[in-house]
Amino acid sequence: MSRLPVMTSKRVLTSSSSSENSQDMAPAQKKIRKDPEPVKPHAAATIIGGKRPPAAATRAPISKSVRAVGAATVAVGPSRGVLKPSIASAAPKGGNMKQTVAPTGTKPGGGTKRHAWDLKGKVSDMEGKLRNYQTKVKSVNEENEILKGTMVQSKMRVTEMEKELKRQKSQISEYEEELHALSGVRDELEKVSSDKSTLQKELSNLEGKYKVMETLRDSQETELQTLTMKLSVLESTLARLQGTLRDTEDEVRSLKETVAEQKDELHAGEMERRRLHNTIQELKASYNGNIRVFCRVRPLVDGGLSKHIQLPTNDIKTITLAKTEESHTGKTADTQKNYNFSFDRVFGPAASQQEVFEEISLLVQSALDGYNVCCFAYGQTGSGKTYTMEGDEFDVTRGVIPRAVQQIFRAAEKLATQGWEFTFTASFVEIYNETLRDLLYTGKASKRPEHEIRKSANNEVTITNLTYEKVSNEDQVLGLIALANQNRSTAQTAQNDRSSRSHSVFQLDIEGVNAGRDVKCKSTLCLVDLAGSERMLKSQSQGERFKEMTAINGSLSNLGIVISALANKESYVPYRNSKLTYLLQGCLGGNSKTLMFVNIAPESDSFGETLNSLRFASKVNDCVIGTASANRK
Ligand SMILES: Nc1ncnc2c1ncn2[C@@H]1O[C@H](COP(=O)(O)OP(=O)(O)OP(=O)(O)O)[C@@H](O)[C@H]1O
Repeated sequence: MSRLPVMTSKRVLTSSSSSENSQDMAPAQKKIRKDPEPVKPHAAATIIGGKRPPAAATRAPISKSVRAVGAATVAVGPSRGVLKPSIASAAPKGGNMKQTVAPTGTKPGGGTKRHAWDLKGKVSDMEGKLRNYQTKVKSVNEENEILKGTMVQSKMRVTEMEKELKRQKSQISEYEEELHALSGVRDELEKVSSDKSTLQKELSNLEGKYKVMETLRDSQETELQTLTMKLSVLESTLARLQGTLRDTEDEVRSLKETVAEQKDELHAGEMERRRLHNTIQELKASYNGNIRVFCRVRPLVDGGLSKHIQLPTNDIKTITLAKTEESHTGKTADTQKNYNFSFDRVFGPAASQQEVFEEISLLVQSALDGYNVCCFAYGQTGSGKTYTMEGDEFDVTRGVIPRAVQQIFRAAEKLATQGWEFTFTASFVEIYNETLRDLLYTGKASKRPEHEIRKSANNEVTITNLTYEKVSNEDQVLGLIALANQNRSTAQTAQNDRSSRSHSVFQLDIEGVNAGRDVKCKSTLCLVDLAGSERMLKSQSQGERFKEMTAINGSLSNLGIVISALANKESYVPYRNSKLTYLLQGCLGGNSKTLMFVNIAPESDSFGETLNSLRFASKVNDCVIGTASANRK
């Protein structure tokens, strides 16, 4: 028996409908005989035999005998409408729907081959087949109905499943939201757990610190107890000290009163000292009025003393110039002529700068006490005027000016403790050929101003355009002296030893105030290095040199005239005859203390000049100008 191929329900329906056309049946039958192999499930939709039968074959008429031939069994599968082939004799399986078509007449199919002439048999076979197919169609239709029902059910189920899916989707989205929220919560929790571990660490740290603090607190409590004890001890000490302080305050009060009294006494003592100091000055100059004259002899270059100068060892105030005059006839012995001079003090060549200054330091002190003080050096060129007034850079050989400045500032410092406050103004001027030149000028040489001497209503002498420098210590003044020397050397040339031919005048204006005592004082310390006093024969002087000498001699002789006029108390004193006397007017008048150095060169060839200098100094020494009074208010 040949097996029937499996067909899909659709294909079965098509076959069924086409089975109405008997032409289709023959080829199908042929095919079944040729290829009895079963069709695999995946090929269910294909036509049995794989190929469509030719049109001619399908148009063959269907006889009754065909209908009766070949009963076939068709088993219809329950799932997804696929029909499964089965053998009629096979036992039914599971819930599968099964229908068996029994053969009619002869043996159906390829089992018995009919003779060509057996058309009836063949028709009978075909009819059998047809019946078979009709049954099959019926069962397929039934199955189709079942499948339709199944499909409706399936559709409903799909709809339900879609609904379910939708519901589940929404649930999923809810879950997702919930999950998202939960992941946020998880993050929070993770954070909290990490924070927690940090907090725990911190907590353990704090616990450690707390323990340390506890220990510290304990030790501080102990310390506090100790301090409290100490405090109570200190309080009792304080109470005792307060008592002592009260006693000390009383003592201080009484000491202050004593100090005030002593200050008064000191001030009175200072005033008395000034008075006595002045009295001593006047007594020292009692023979000669206020102008004191010191003579100083410069040493010879080799350090010895020339024979024509005699300085008695037992008298520090006299000097003798001895001149041996040879006999013109030769019959008489040589005669020696002595010229004796006496001054306030004569310093020999061995006298040190310090020794010289000690003699004038009292005079310098007077400047701080409110007296005008003038000190000038007179003498021929090279006799030691500059050495005496300025000295040189070494401490021991410093001259009058730096030593006076030092004394003034030191004394001012001491007086400051008694309430005195001083201001100092320095100026340095040169008089050359009757022309004034500012030695503290620092501007351009081309712009150097001209100067004039002016006298104010209260008889104060000032110089126009001059540098008046406020100074407050010794170093500042020394700086100004250095500047002045620089200015002088700039003006000097090889042919013109200008410093020898000019007067240089250093002035320190001093103003003192004792506010507590309502006392003021004002004075000027004037230190002058005069030009060389040597006289030259008119015939030997020419040109510029003659002009210089005329100017120098004019001003020096005028200095003598002024001093003489002051000594003679003449109504008219010709101060204005020279720039020098006009400038020194305040220091030469009655209200000043004046000291003149007459410097002597010891060389024998300077005898004439020395004699002239000593004569001039002697004239000055003879002047009694009057008693100076302090400029105090
Ligand atoms: N007492 C002294 N002891 C040692 N050396 C002195 C003394 N006096 C002056 N001299 C020296 O003699 C020289 C001339 O002195 P100084 O320049 O002071 O004379 P001067 O009179 O000022 O001269 P000029 O009028 O030319 O300025 C200098 O070298 C100086 O150092």
